[in-house]
Amino acid sequence: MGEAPAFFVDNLQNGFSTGFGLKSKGFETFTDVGDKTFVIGGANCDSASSVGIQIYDKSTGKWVIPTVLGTKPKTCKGHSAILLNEDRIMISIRGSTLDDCIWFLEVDTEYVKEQKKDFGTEVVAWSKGVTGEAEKPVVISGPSGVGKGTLINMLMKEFPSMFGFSVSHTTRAPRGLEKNGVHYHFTERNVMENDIKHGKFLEFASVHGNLYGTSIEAIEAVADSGKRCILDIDVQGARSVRANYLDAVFIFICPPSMRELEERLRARGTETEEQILKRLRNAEAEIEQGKSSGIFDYILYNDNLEECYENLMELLGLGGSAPINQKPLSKINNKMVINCETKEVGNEAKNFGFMQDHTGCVVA
Ligand SMILES: Nc1nc2c(ncn2[C@@H]2O[C@H](COP(=O)(O)OP(=O)(O)O)[C@@H](O)[C@H]2O)c(=O)[nH]1
Ligand SMILES: Nc1ncnc2c1ncn2[C@@H]1O[C@H](COP(=O)(O)OP(=O)(O)O)[C@@H](O)[C@H]1O
Repeated sequence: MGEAPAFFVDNLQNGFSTGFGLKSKGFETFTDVGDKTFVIGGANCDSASSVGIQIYDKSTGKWVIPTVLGTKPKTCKGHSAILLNEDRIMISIRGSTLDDCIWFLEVDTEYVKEQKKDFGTEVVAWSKGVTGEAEKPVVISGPSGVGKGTLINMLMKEFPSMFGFSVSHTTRAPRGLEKNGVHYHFTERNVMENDIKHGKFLEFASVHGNLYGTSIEAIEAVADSGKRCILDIDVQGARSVRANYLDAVFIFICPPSMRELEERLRARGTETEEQILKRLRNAEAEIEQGKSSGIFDYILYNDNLEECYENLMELLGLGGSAPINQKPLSKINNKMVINCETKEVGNEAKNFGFMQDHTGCVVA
């Protein structure tokens, strides 16, 4: 991996004027990538909300403001920048907390190149340096309707260049807005069975009467893009992955109650009554296995969505509102159990943290 030093901000105390007439405060770094100079910092400093980016194109002599994807670092009281691999810039933010000081700005990665085509503009993408189990793939399981897809979408939206979704194969029919190749590879059962026979799948399982599986190609596609892989698979699939292959972070998402799960499934409106009943029947066994098996490292209760998302980010080393060790959690059967309470619910058990059910697991 090649490295090239960029300017350090403090060398620019007297400031300069950009093509947009923005007066520098000396908080910028300038990093050359090919014909372009990426000026990071400065422009948005007055708003104190995010670090600004401008690009000087030496071939045209023009300044460009790019489309900026991903969540940006908030502070800009000085940083340093180092070009990595000729396609991303590592930013080290001065005066930030340990889990908020390293960021990456993708400027010419495959992801950014694709996005440039879609947007028709210059594009850069932020991602946050992570701590802890940073590179491990993330396996997310939980009963139908618990919010797995919602949480994964939130992650992918906030960290577009960091996570890549492992697109599974399934024999179930597509739902309204689902796209082939994006949400699933929708496939015929005989084709999938044949591919399974030929060793093309890392794992597969029959779930709610349909076949689902993770192809080796799906995992490789994410790995090739240099992103962290997220798998949304059922408990059986998680068990196979744990047993056979991946050193991953295994997270089980639990509903606050069966009644709430049923309400979410019905409100989603994507299943027939018969399918809903089947999913609810299966949910009980899935929850039992999720909580009691040795598969999962973490059980995350998805009661309040925002809190659950914060906790998920925390688990993945992406920050969040408060360190996980300050949250209501307990360790049971070697699993961290994290409760994401609905604030407006005032029942006693919730206010006082946890109750244990007969399996020794936490119930909300
Ligand atoms: N084993 C396995 N399970 C999968 C795979 N893809 C999806 N699933 C699981 O299949 C179940 C049904 O998924 P889906 O039909 O999308 O319904 P939903 O859970 O209600 O959104 C969920 O538990 C998914 O986690 C896969 O590749 N392998
Ligand atoms: N914490 C939550 N509170 C209320 N509704 C939620 C919450 N999390 C998800 N939902 C909703 O529940 C429904 C099912 O979520 P979804 O992500 O499709 O579940 P899954 O992928 O696990 O089947 C969706 O309509 C979603 O908007």
